[in-house]
Amino acid sequence: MTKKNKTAIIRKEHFNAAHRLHNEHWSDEKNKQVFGKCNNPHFHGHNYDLEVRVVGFCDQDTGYVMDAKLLSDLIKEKVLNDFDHKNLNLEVDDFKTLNPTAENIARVIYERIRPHLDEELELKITLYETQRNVVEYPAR
Ligand SMILES: Nc1nc2c(c(=O)[nH]1)N=C([C@H](O)[C@H](O)COP(=O)(O)OP(=O)(O)OP(=O)(O)O)CN2
Ligand SMILES: [Zn+2]
Repeated sequence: MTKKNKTAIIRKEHFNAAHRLHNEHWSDEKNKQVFGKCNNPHFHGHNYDLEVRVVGFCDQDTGYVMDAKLLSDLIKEKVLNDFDHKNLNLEVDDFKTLNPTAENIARVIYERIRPHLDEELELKITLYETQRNVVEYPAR
């Protein structure tokens, strides 16, 4: 078999979380104007769908880019255990001073996973905040 192209392995996961979009440097009025219903002081929730995409060459011995079970365990340990059924603003340190937009959540997920992958593997995070609002990090 020739080893010409890289292969992508994609692990799909899911978590529920509450959040509030808010900029503490702005007035209540401006926050309401910019973030609308997402600025609700009582928070609101989403059913987030997550895709973690790892790209690399298949190992000749295993036929794996990486073991999907190891990837699943990594996502659980580094992301889902902290995010699932949590209030992101109040319970996750990353968002104490960072607005938990879909863009920022995707970047935080990337930064939590990246250090634990082999350097030659590429990583991309796709986060579905709603069925119609999707972000990718990094965008390439
Ligand atoms: N660039 C971004 N824009 C918005 C974000 C975000 O994270 N990044 N987030 C929100 C709100 O948190 C929320 O996601 C908005 O929900 P909603 O407007 O209800 O989204 P739907 O896709 O379900 O809405 P429809 O209007 O029914 O399509 C807002 N913007
Ligand atoms: Zn929201």
